[in-house]
Amino acid sequence: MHTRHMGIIDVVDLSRSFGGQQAVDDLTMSVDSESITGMIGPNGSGKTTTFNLITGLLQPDSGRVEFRGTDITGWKPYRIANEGLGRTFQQARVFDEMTLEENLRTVETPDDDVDEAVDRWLSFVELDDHRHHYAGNLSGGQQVLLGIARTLMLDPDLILLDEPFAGVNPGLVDDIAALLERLRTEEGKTVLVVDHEIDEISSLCDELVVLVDGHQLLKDEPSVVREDDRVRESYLGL
Ligand SMILES: Nc1ncnc2c1ncn2[C@@H]1O[C@H](COP(=O)(O)OP(=O)(O)OP(=O)(O)O)[C@@H](O)[C@H]1O
Repeated sequence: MHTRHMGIIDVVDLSRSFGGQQAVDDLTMSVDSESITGMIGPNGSGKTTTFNLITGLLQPDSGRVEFRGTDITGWKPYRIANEGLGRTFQQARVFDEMTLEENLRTVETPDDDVDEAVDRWLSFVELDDHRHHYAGNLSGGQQVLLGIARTLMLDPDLILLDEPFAGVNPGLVDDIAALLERLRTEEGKTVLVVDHEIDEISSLCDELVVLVDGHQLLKDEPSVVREDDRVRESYLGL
């Protein structure tokens, strides 16, 4: 029996070190279904390692990850993806020499109708005008959108985004933020987004998880997090 709060994802007592470096340190955190949750923290606080542990790219030294109550610790990445947990990477993983449409077709969608899935997600990210263009010719921000569309081809219930706003011009930052909001409201998806700029994601997120030294310092609404003394001192340098 679970007595604690159960989210769509529950990370419990998770740890992982690299040599002597404790990258994730007894981390317990959860993400509510159909929320947009931000994960912030200074460089090296364990954000990417946490994503890699959740998505099966890395194995933990101890602890577990539950997705909708199912223990997925130790599962292969493809099996976790098929279960409904998708992610993007810090560097958008797109094939420069392929058109946008071809990029989407490389993803094995669970959708019976591949053409329909391609149309649906290309138009969802508003890149249908570029369907036959090479991905290598897109701007950095458009490549982020294409990376999100590729992840959406898997029709995940939870999507993890690793710094989608990094290096993106300000106009597209707003477009990407609006897209994430639509993923929640129109598609009922849950979003967990990493950023190291608290300002960039405060207005977008319902809650922020603050990671410091591989563990959760606090999790609360952005307005509360911004006023927290520990965050102001240790992270914002205020
Ligand atoms: N493959 C690895 N080998 C050795 N050390 C690693 C490896 N991956 C991460 N680390 C170390 O673990 C710690 C956490 O790194 P991680 O990339 O998870 O942090 P982060 O919060 O995502 O940082 P950033 O904001 O810079 O992306 C860092 O000290 C990092 O050097």
